[in-house]
Amino acid sequence: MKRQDYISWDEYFMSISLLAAQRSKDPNTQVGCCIVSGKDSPYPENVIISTGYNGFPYGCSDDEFPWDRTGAPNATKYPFVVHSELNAILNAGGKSLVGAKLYVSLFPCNECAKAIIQSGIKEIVYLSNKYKDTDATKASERMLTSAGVKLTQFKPTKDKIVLDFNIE
Ligand SMILES: O=c1[nH]c(=O)n([C@H]2C[C@H](O)[C@@H](COP(=O)(O)O)O2)cc1CO
Ligand SMILES: [Zn+2]
Repeated sequence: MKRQDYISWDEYFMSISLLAAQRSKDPNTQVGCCIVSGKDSPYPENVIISTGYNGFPYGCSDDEFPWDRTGAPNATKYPFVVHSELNAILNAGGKSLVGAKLYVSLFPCNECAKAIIQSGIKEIVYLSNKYKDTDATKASERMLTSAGVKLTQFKPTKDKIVLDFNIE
């Protein structure tokens, strides 16, 4: 008989997003993203197309650019950091994202929403929505809803999935 305690597709792809987030050097918020094919994609369904996390652009050193949240505008991370969702879209390397699903650990901002819509992604599954009361999130939700992008908050049925390197 087959195993019964295997993880679901949603648990799998949200876990990949959280694992990608662990690569982030942001000391405050680590965001991870995983883009997978959907039923209307030009590939078989549930295939990982791309991943990404928030970080500075190529050539912009994590040790030279600021990770601060406050201070003069150009002394903070905000003008420089590439969001996880945009990194995942760009990391797809030109593969079609039409009909794809985007898993992300934090609800996308308005700038990422524009890129998500324009790339043809049709569904977003997010975990946290800790900035839901901000103008950026409200603008994002408005655009995504108008564009017909399905929005679903991932509701975990277990607290954690443990990765154990000590296998035989
Ligand atoms: O959608 C997003 N995707 C994403 O990668 N980020 C990144 C940018 C910053 O590095 C960090 C947010 O930083 P903070 O929570 O300290 O303001 O998360 C932020 C958002 C905003 O919702
Ligand atoms: Zn964003």
